[in-house]
Amino acid sequence: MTAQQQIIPLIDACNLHTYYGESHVLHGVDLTLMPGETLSLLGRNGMGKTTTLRSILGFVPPRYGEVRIKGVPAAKHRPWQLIRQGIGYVPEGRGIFPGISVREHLIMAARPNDRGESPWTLERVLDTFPRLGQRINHDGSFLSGGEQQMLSIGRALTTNPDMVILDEATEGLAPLIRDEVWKIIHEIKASGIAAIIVDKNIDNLLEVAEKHILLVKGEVIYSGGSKGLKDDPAILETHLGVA
Ligand SMILES: Nc1ncnc2c1ncn2[C@@H]1O[C@H](COP(=O)(O)OP(=O)(O)OP(=O)(O)O)[C@@H](O)[C@H]1O
Repeated sequence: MTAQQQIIPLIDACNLHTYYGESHVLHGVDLTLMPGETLSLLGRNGMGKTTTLRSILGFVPPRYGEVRIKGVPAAKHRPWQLIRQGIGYVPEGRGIFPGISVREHLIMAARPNDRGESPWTLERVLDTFPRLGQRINHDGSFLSGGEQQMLSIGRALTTNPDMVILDEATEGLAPLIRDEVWKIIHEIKASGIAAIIVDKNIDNLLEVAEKHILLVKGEVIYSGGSKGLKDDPAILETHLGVA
């Protein structure tokens, strides 16, 4: 492969050490996301998953280590430029604003990708999430948790991202709504968008993601494919309590 053909990772995070004040939370985390790839970030509560995402996105910059987004050092970007970098972020808590309708949420961030294409039009998002179409003029804060999560994912898609980052993708949702969100995650994957997903449902993550990073106390103790985890159930049992 020539240098010109070399594929640049969408995200290349190397040796991240992140602190909250004096509290050292990430201890040398490495994470690479290639175009079109789906990656799961695993670990029990408090192990550093959200902090890893927030370090990559620049909300809690690492004290040591480096993050490159599409080959460019993230220090050159600011968190509010995420959309321009092709990142659709679906945060824990969903980030839906009161006083703003579903339609306004879906049009306020909409933009073409950096190739000038807009495969995710408002119409396509509404086709994908018919519930949002039924609630189009409702205030975002009056939606159910599941509808808010769909709105948060739909809003990320209207930015025509190269990658989406879903923190606690189905947390707190009713089983039927969870199934709907997993279906959408499969659709996102099929459309070629890369993803980093944090969720508690390991079976679904093993099915949809080809790469997994398992964090224990801010350190990566597994980084690899689904087969490695399936072949060594003790890893999941010890570190995630999955029997
Ligand atoms: N704003 C903060 N200030 C201080 N410590 C924090 C802050 N946010 C997280 N922490 C601590 O950092 C560690 C990692 O938390 P983090 O939220 O990244 O874990 P997580 O794996 O995402 O867990 P969860 O699923 O509970 O969100 C925990 O010990 C947590 O208490």
